[in-house]
Amino acid sequence: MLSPVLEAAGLDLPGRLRDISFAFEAGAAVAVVGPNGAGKSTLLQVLAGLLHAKGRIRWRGEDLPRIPFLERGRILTWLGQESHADFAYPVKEVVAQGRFAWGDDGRGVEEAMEALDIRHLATRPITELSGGERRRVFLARALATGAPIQLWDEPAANLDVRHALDVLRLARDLAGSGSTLLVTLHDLRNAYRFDRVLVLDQGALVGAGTPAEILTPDLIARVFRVRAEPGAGLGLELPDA
Ligand SMILES: Nc1ncnc2c1ncn2[C@@H]1O[C@H](COP(=O)(O)OP(=O)(O)OP(=O)(O)O)[C@@H](O)[C@H]1O
Repeated sequence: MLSPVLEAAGLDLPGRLRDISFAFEAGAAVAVVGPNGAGKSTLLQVLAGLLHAKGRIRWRGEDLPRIPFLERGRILTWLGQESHADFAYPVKEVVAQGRFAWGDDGRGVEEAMEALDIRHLATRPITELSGGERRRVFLARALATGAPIQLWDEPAANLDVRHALDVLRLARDLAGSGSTLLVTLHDLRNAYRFDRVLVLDQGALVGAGTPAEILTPDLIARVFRVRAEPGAGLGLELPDA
């Protein structure tokens, strides 16, 4: 078995997370699912070092919170759930902020804008974009970091169906090149595009494994209070998939 690069042990934050442990290897694409208030955003914020919780987080065996700030900025990036922008920076500058931990070297900025289909917006002030366009700018900034741990909180929120599928494919491609991704999702059907799924409920981890193992009708009924009907609904794919 491959050795884990990202390990969490006993993460605990009163009222928000209860004794969460997991370990993922390089190249794992992980969907984090659960009902509203289950703790998904909290978990990503704790991993990103934005919230302090009891327990340990390790990156390649080292205590992640003890790694100096700039070095950590090269290891992980976090995309928050909100896409609000306070300042009217041009889009390209916002994407380039992703290179802060690398001395603002500008590497990968064009490629990230291409991957998120925002090149045509490069000179527009971010405050004058639509919600979905802003989302893609912030995703491009996360991508531009080149960080091997990508923590994305509802990346596809506000995105049209084509751009949402692009983002899910991007997640797969990043995992294919060795990044480890934790991505929160609400549409359980999209969880099947990931290697692994973590199911949170009321702050606790109630399922961890492959989507096929974990997302059983029984678990879905218990956690989400809906009936799962395999094969039902509209299957959407990119045209070349
Ligand atoms: N700033 C905060 N201070 C205290 N408690 C909070 C704060 N933000 C969220 N919570 C609580 O922590 C718990 C987990 O919230 P969290 O935002 O992590 O859930 P989530 O699974 O991401 O939900 P959603 O699907 O609605 O985004 C909830 O009970 C919530 O009320």
